Amino acid sequence: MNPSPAVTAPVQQGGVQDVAAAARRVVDAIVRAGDAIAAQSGDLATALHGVADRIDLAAPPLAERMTTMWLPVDSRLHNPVNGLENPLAPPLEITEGADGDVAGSVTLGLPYQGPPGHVHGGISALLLDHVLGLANIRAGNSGMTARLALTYHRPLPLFEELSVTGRQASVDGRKIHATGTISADGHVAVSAEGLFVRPRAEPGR
Ligand SMILES: CCCCC/C=C\C/C=C\C/C=C\C/C=C\CCCC(=O)SCCNC(=O)CCNC(=O)[C@H](O)C(C)(C)COP(=O)(O)OP(=O)(O)OC[C@H]1O[C@@H](n2cnc3c(N)ncnc32)[C@H](O)[C@@H]1OP(=O)(O)O
Repeated sequence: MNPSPAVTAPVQQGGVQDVAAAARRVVDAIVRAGDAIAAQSGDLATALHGVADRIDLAAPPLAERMTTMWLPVDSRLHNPVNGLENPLAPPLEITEGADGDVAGSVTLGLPYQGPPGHVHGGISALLLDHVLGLANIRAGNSGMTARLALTYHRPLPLFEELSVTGRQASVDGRKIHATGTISADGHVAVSAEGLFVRPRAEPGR
Protein backbone atom coordinates (compact mmCIF):
# COMPACT_ATOMS: atom_id res chain seq x y z
CA MET A 1 0.00 0.00 0.00
CA ASN A 2 1.29 3.46 -0.86
CA PRO A 3 1.66 5.38 2.44
CA SER A 4 1.61 8.75 0.57
CA PRO A 5 2.29 11.01 3.57
CA ALA A 6 0.87 14.49 3.13
CA VAL A 7 3.56 16.94 2.10
CA THR A 8 1.51 20.11 2.54
CA ALA A 9 0.55 21.80 5.78
CA PRO A 10 -2.78 23.53 6.41
CA VAL A 11 -2.98 27.27 5.73
CA GLN A 12 -3.63 29.14 8.97
CA GLN A 13 -4.74 32.71 9.37
CA GLY A 14 -3.78 34.87 12.32
CA GLY A 15 -0.70 32.87 13.35
CA VAL A 16 3.01 32.62 12.56
CA GLN A 17 2.13 32.21 8.87
CA ASP A 18 0.86 35.81 8.87
CA VAL A 19 4.13 37.05 10.41
CA ALA A 20 6.15 35.16 7.78
CA ALA A 21 3.98 36.62 5.00
CA ALA A 22 4.57 40.14 6.34
CA ALA A 23 8.35 39.50 6.46
CA ARG A 24 8.27 38.33 2.82
CA ARG A 25 6.50 41.56 1.95
CA VAL A 26 9.26 43.57 3.66
CA VAL A 27 11.96 41.72 1.67
CA ASP A 28 10.10 42.30 -1.58
CA ALA A 29 9.52 45.98 -0.81
CA ILE A 30 13.21 46.59 0.03
CA VAL A 31 14.44 45.03 -3.21
CA ARG A 32 11.78 46.85 -5.20
CA ALA A 33 12.51 50.25 -3.63
CA GLY A 34 16.31 50.15 -3.85
CA ASP A 35 17.89 53.60 -3.53
CA ALA A 36 14.46 55.21 -3.20
CA ILE A 37 14.59 54.42 0.56
CA ALA A 38 18.18 55.64 1.09
CA ALA A 39 17.04 58.85 2.83
CA GLN A 40 14.90 56.88 5.31
CA SER A 41 17.37 54.05 5.75
CA GLY A 42 18.31 54.86 9.37
CA ASP A 43 14.69 54.97 10.54
CA LEU A 44 13.73 51.90 8.59
CA ALA A 45 16.67 49.84 9.85
CA THR A 46 15.91 50.89 13.45
CA ALA A 47 12.24 49.94 13.07
CA LEU A 48 13.09 46.55 11.57
CA HIS A 49 15.71 45.84 14.26
CA GLY A 50 12.99 46.67 16.79
CA VAL A 51 10.71 44.05 15.30
CA ALA A 52 13.54 41.49 15.24
CA ASP A 53 14.43 42.28 18.90
CA ARG A 54 10.79 41.69 19.90
CA ILE A 55 10.67 38.35 18.10
CA ASP A 56 14.08 37.28 19.50
CA LEU A 57 12.86 38.01 23.06
CA ALA A 58 10.05 35.50 22.61
CA ALA A 59 12.21 32.79 20.99
CA PRO A 60 13.16 29.69 22.97
CA PRO A 61 16.84 28.65 23.20
CA LEU A 62 18.12 27.48 19.81
CA ALA A 63 18.75 23.91 20.97
CA GLU A 64 15.16 23.66 22.25
CA ARG A 65 13.76 25.02 18.99
CA MET A 66 15.94 22.66 16.94
CA THR A 67 14.39 19.78 18.85
CA THR A 68 10.77 20.86 18.98
CA MET A 69 10.57 21.86 15.31
CA TRP A 70 11.09 18.21 14.39
CA LEU A 71 8.65 16.82 16.99
CA PRO A 72 6.49 15.70 15.39
CA VAL A 73 8.35 15.69 12.06
CA ASP A 74 6.74 18.77 10.59
CA SER A 75 9.15 20.33 8.17
CA ARG A 76 6.04 21.02 6.11
CA LEU A 77 5.74 24.28 8.07
CA HIS A 78 9.32 25.54 8.35
CA ASN A 79 11.15 24.29 5.22
CA PRO A 80 12.56 27.04 2.97
CA VAL A 81 10.47 26.17 -0.10
CA ASN A 82 6.81 25.58 0.81
CA GLY A 83 7.06 26.23 4.55
CA LEU A 84 4.39 28.81 5.29
CA GLU A 85 6.03 29.66 8.63
CA ASN A 86 9.40 30.38 6.95
CA PRO A 87 9.74 33.86 5.39
CA LEU A 88 12.54 32.56 3.13
CA ALA A 89 10.09 30.18 1.43
CA PRO A 90 8.66 31.91 -1.70
CA PRO A 91 6.33 30.00 -0.75
CA LEU A 92 5.74 27.30 -3.36
CA GLU A 93 2.12 26.11 -3.28
CA ILE A 94 2.10 22.33 -3.48
CA THR A 95 -0.57 20.10 -4.96
CA GLU A 96 -0.37 16.38 -4.35
CA GLY A 97 -1.39 14.36 -7.40
CA ALA A 98 -3.48 11.22 -6.88
CA ASP A 99 -0.76 9.21 -8.65
CA GLY A 100 1.92 10.22 -6.10
CA ASP A 101 3.34 12.93 -8.33
CA VAL A 102 3.83 16.37 -6.81
CA ALA A 103 3.07 19.66 -8.52
CA GLY A 104 3.81 23.15 -7.33
CA SER A 105 2.85 26.64 -8.34
CA VAL A 106 4.65 29.88 -7.59
CA THR A 107 5.10 33.40 -8.92
CA LEU A 108 8.51 34.88 -8.08
CA GLY A 109 9.31 38.57 -7.71
CA LEU A 110 12.44 40.72 -7.70
CA PRO A 111 14.19 39.12 -4.69
CA TYR A 112 14.64 35.98 -6.81
CA GLN A 113 16.09 37.72 -9.87
CA GLY A 114 19.15 36.39 -11.68
CA PRO A 115 19.35 37.60 -15.30
CA PRO A 116 17.25 40.75 -15.90
CA GLY A 117 13.56 39.88 -15.52
CA HIS A 118 14.32 36.21 -14.94
CA VAL A 119 14.74 33.76 -12.09
CA HIS A 120 18.19 33.06 -10.60
CA GLY A 121 19.31 29.56 -11.60
CA GLY A 122 20.00 28.56 -8.01
CA ILE A 123 16.39 29.26 -7.11
CA SER A 124 15.29 26.81 -9.83
CA ALA A 125 17.58 24.22 -8.23
CA LEU A 126 16.02 24.94 -4.83
CA LEU A 127 12.49 24.43 -6.16
CA LEU A 128 13.33 21.25 -8.04
CA ASP A 129 15.41 19.68 -5.26
CA HIS A 130 12.48 20.14 -2.93
CA VAL A 131 9.73 18.96 -5.25
CA LEU A 132 11.69 15.86 -6.25
CA GLY A 133 12.28 15.21 -2.54
CA LEU A 134 8.57 15.58 -1.82
CA ALA A 135 7.69 13.21 -4.68
CA ASN A 136 9.99 10.65 -3.06
CA ILE A 137 8.34 11.16 0.33
CA ARG A 138 4.93 10.73 -1.31
CA ALA A 139 6.12 7.55 -3.00
CA GLY A 140 7.23 6.17 0.38
CA ASN A 141 10.96 5.93 -0.46
CA SER A 142 13.01 9.04 0.28
CA GLY A 143 16.63 9.97 0.78
CA MET A 144 19.20 12.75 0.82
CA THR A 145 19.99 14.51 -2.43
CA ALA A 146 23.26 12.98 -3.68
CA ARG A 147 23.24 14.48 -7.18
CA LEU A 148 20.98 16.96 -8.91
CA ALA A 149 21.47 17.60 -12.63
CA LEU A 150 19.63 20.57 -14.07
CA THR A 151 19.18 21.56 -17.70
CA TYR A 152 18.27 25.19 -18.27
CA HIS A 153 16.38 25.18 -21.58
CA ARG A 154 15.14 28.76 -21.55
CA PRO A 155 15.13 31.69 -19.12
CA LEU A 156 12.45 31.45 -16.46
CA PRO A 157 10.40 34.64 -16.15
CA LEU A 158 9.70 36.58 -12.96
CA PHE A 159 6.13 37.77 -12.25
CA GLU A 160 4.49 34.84 -14.09
CA GLU A 161 2.96 31.74 -12.60
CA LEU A 162 5.43 28.87 -12.77
CA SER A 163 4.51 25.19 -12.62
CA VAL A 164 6.89 22.80 -10.91
CA THR A 165 6.49 19.03 -11.23
CA GLY A 166 8.25 16.10 -9.62
CA ARG A 167 7.92 12.34 -9.79
CA GLN A 168 9.81 9.36 -8.58
CA ALA A 169 11.24 7.47 -11.54
CA SER A 170 12.82 4.37 -9.99
CA VAL A 171 14.22 2.82 -6.82
CA ASP A 172 17.34 0.67 -6.78
CA GLY A 173 18.08 -0.40 -3.22
CA ARG A 174 19.02 2.78 -1.30
CA LYS A 175 19.31 4.74 -4.57
CA ILE A 176 16.24 6.66 -5.69
CA HIS A 177 15.89 8.44 -9.03
CA ALA A 178 13.43 11.29 -9.51
CA THR A 179 12.75 13.76 -12.30
CA GLY A 180 11.01 17.09 -12.58
CA THR A 181 10.43 20.27 -14.54
CA ILE A 182 9.67 23.95 -14.16
CA SER A 183 7.41 25.40 -16.86
CA ALA A 184 6.22 28.86 -17.72
CA ASP A 185 3.31 29.44 -20.07
CA GLY A 186 3.22 25.72 -20.90
CA HIS A 187 6.88 25.55 -21.95
CA VAL A 188 9.47 23.59 -19.98
CA ALA A 189 12.22 26.02 -18.96
CA VAL A 190 14.21 23.84 -16.56
CA SER A 191 14.34 20.07 -16.19
CA ALA A 192 16.00 18.02 -13.46
CA GLU A 193 17.24 14.53 -12.82
CA GLY A 194 18.05 13.71 -9.24
CA LEU A 195 19.74 10.86 -7.43
CA PHE A 196 18.66 10.54 -3.81
CA VAL A 197 20.30 8.09 -1.43
CA ARG A 198 18.63 6.74 1.68
CA PRO A 199 21.46 7.06 4.23
CA ARG A 200 22.54 4.09 6.28
CA ALA A 201 21.71 6.15 9.38
CA GLU A 202 19.26 9.06 9.60
CA PRO A 203 21.00 12.47 9.27
CA GLY A 204 21.82 14.06 12.62
CA ARG A 205 21.70 10.74 14.44
C1 LIG B 1 9.21 10.17 6.90
C2 LIG B 1 7.92 10.90 6.53
C3 LIG B 1 8.09 12.39 6.69
C4 LIG B 1 6.85 13.06 6.23
C5 LIG B 1 7.18 14.51 6.10
C6 LIG B 1 6.12 15.10 5.33
C7 LIG B 1 6.35 16.21 4.67
C8 LIG B 1 7.70 16.85 4.65
C9 LIG B 1 7.59 18.17 3.99
C10 LIG B 1 8.63 18.81 3.68
C11 LIG B 1 9.92 18.12 3.80
C12 LIG B 1 10.99 19.07 3.66
C13 LIG B 1 12.02 18.72 3.00
C14 LIG B 1 12.09 17.42 2.24
C15 LIG B 1 12.16 17.68 0.79
C16 LIG B 1 13.28 17.81 0.17
C17 LIG B 1 14.56 17.54 0.86
C18 LIG B 1 15.65 18.20 0.15
C19 LIG B 1 16.78 17.26 0.14
C20 LIG B 1 18.03 17.85 0.63
O1 LIG B 1 18.23 19.02 0.55
S1 LIG B 1 19.20 16.82 1.32
C21 LIG B 1 20.53 17.92 1.68
C22 LIG B 1 21.61 17.92 0.62
N1 LIG B 1 22.23 16.62 0.55
C23 LIG B 1 23.16 16.23 1.42
O2 LIG B 1 23.53 16.92 2.35
C24 LIG B 1 23.74 14.84 1.20
C25 LIG B 1 25.18 14.77 1.65
N2 LIG B 1 25.69 13.45 1.33
C26 LIG B 1 25.48 12.42 2.16
O3 LIG B 1 24.97 12.54 3.27
C27 LIG B 1 25.90 11.10 1.65
O4 LIG B 1 26.89 11.24 0.67
C28 LIG B 1 24.72 10.28 1.05
C29 LIG B 1 23.68 10.00 2.17
C30 LIG B 1 24.06 11.00 -0.11
C31 LIG B 1 25.27 8.94 0.56
O5 LIG B 1 26.06 8.42 1.60
P1 LIG B 1 26.03 6.86 1.94
O6 LIG B 1 27.23 6.60 2.80
O7 LIG B 1 24.73 6.43 2.43
O8 LIG B 1 26.21 6.29 0.48
P2 LIG B 1 27.18 5.17 -0.07
O9 LIG B 1 28.55 5.66 -0.25
O10 LIG B 1 26.95 3.93 0.75
O11 LIG B 1 26.55 4.97 -1.53
C32 LIG B 1 25.33 4.28 -1.75
C33 LIG B 1 25.18 4.19 -3.26
O12 LIG B 1 24.88 5.50 -3.76
C34 LIG B 1 25.88 5.91 -4.70
N3 LIG B 1 26.14 7.35 -4.53
C35 LIG B 1 26.23 8.00 -3.34
N4 LIG B 1 26.45 9.29 -3.57
C36 LIG B 1 26.49 9.46 -4.90
C37 LIG B 1 26.68 10.58 -5.75
N5 LIG B 1 26.85 11.80 -5.24
N6 LIG B 1 26.64 10.39 -7.08
C38 LIG B 1 26.46 9.16 -7.59
N7 LIG B 1 26.27 8.05 -6.83
C39 LIG B 1 26.29 8.21 -5.51
C40 LIG B 1 27.10 5.07 -4.37
O13 LIG B 1 27.93 4.94 -5.49
C41 LIG B 1 26.46 3.75 -3.97
O14 LIG B 1 26.05 3.08 -5.14
P3 LIG B 1 26.23 1.49 -5.29
O15 LIG B 1 25.45 0.87 -4.17
O16 LIG B 1 25.70 1.16 -6.65
O17 LIG B 1 27.70 1.27 -5.15
